[in-house]
Amino acid sequence: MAEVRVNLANHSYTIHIMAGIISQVGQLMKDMPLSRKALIVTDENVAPLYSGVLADSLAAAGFLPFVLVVPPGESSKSLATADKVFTQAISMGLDRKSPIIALGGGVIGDLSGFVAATYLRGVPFIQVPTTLLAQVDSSVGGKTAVNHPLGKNLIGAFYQPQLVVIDPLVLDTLPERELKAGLAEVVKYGVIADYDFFDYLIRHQEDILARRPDELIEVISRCCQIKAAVVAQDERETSLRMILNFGHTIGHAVEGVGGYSEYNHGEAVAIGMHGAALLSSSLHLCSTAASAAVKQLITGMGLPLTAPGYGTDELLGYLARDKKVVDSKVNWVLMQDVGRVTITQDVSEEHVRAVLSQLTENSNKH
Ligand SMILES: NC(=O)c1ccc[n+]([C@@H]2O[C@H](COP(=O)([O-])OP(=O)(O)OC[C@H]3O[C@@H](n4cnc5c(N)ncnc54)[C@H](O)[C@@H]3O)[C@@H](O)[C@H]2O)c1
Ligand SMILES: O=C(O)C(=O)C[C@@H](O)[C@H](O)[C@H](O)COP(=O)(O)O
Ligand SMILES: [Zn+2]
Repeated sequence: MAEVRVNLANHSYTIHIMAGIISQVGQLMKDMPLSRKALIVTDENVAPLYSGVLADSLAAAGFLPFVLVVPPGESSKSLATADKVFTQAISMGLDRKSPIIALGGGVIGDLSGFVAATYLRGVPFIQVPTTLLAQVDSSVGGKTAVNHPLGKNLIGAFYQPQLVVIDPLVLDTLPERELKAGLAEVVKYGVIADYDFFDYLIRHQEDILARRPDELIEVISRCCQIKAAVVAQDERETSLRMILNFGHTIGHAVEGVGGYSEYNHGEAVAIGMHGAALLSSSLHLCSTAASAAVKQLITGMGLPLTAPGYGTDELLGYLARDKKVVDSKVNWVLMQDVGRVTITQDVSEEHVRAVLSQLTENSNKH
């Protein structure tokens, strides 16, 4: 079993990564100071596949699990769905030591983490991620949120899980499009922090897309290590943690303009990373070769580079509401090279518009 520790003083925790480990979640929870009633939150796609094995594992360890199923997709990351989870928690009498367990992708993790952070001012939270994206990114680090019609993740809290359990075998059932979405965040880690990992991704892209177990475990472990190291240094995103947002400034705007349905999060981040790479080279922060390498790996992972037909002004409206905006200035995460990024506000609207025009040209349509 691979283990990655997230070191955060009195709220440190361990990420456990192993094939088949979903049936051991109850055992891993047994020595934690938890009440017996437990709420598993999942979605309609994941429930028939994995809620049985998870609930059985909890029951075998002496817990009393209840499974709450919500509709799949980004629209469940809403205050309305959070309210349904609160109602379930209250009516089943969850107390301050009752765990809420997220079984699903990033939508379920962000939603149930937000509920765990706020129900009774905070109850124990456990992540059992079932998408590649959630296993390499959203289950780690404690960003929880729901969306607002005016922007992505605008209502939320930093709230760390007490345990993360990653079973790569559950990725067997993940649709192809969702696997690729997770690979966008994987590419991000190479760009922001690790040239060697980026190179590994280039060399192993076919094996990864074919879901070869060794490559998947390597990818998941490496991404969790990078994220854990960043979060341990800057849990609340005052500076360094912003690098985890590479590609998200434009990506979140693309998601918003598309009504959170046309492109999924990973696809939007892929488009956003392409935009950030173009912006970086146009500002001479990095070479055109470095920017081109990122573009090539995004394509190699089967991800989109552009959002044809999207309106530049509408995208700019979303950029103005980005969480990294301070005093009306966007903090851009831009490349200096593959494996090295910088944070800067020194980007003119003219440069941003030029890049957005490139990303949204109708001639990009196939
Ligand atoms: N908190 C963070 O740090 C963080 C990081 C990255 C992304 N996010 C958020 O995560 C969300 C995206 O997460 P996602 O890409 O996991 O999407 P998702 O949760 O919508 O899952 C994608 C789809 O896959 C299905 N699914 C999940 N696991 C499956 C499995 N094993 N087999 C078959 N189907 C399965 C789901 O039902 C859903 O239809 C976005 O809202 C994004 O903002 C948060
Ligand atoms: O953990 C982080 O920090 C990230 O930025 C990870 C991102 O992949 C993730 O999409 C996150 O939810 C974006 O956060 P936001 O603060 O820009 O909403
Ligand atoms: Zn993301």
